[in-house]
Amino acid sequence: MAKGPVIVLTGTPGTGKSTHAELLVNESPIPLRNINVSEWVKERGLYENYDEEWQTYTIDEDRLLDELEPLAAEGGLILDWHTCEVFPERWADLVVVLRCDHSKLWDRLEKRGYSLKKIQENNEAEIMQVVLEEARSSYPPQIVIELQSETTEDLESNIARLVEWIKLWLQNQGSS
Ligand SMILES: Nc1ncnc2c1ncn2[C@@H]1O[C@H](COP(=O)(O)OP(=O)(O)O)[C@@H](O)[C@H]1O
Repeated sequence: MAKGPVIVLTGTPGTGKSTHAELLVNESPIPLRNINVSEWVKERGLYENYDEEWQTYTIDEDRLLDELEPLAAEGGLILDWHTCEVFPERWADLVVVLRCDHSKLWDRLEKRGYSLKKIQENNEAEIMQVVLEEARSSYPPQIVIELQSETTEDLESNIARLVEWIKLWLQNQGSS
């Protein structure tokens, strides 16, 4: 039996995935392993090349999935990434899509030192809800939830909801 659920935590860069993941790890009733997939890809060299113009890596998806597969099977995992369609549907117990007002997002990405081009690209993606659509077309609707991540209050209530969801997941595992 899986040690815990697999939570795919996604959203446009800057919406608050890392912030949520860190807090959720601290507050979860069971140990969760948090994988920041972008960092994981860099550390393990799971990319084919680096695109200077867009300042992004072209991911070697086959190798990435091979490396993550045993961890997903084990469970108790948060997968933090700005895209989610790559992961097999069977891995995910919950897909959380974080959302943020685009002008707020712009400020966050500017502070992060992103190029104007990258800020514009991400800002537009957030307005067009690209990640949400991707999640909805890749996973069953009942496991996809959209959460606002604009304020500290949002953050706190999101974490409280996720902690409750994990407790329920554990209860359901025990009774099945
Ligand atoms: N709900 C929130 N309320 C206030 N600030 C937030 C919230 N979520 C994220 N932030 C801030 O926005 C910035 C980007 O958050 P981060 O977690 O790094 O995003 P991501 O991992 O999605 O790229 C950080 O400075 C973080 O403190």
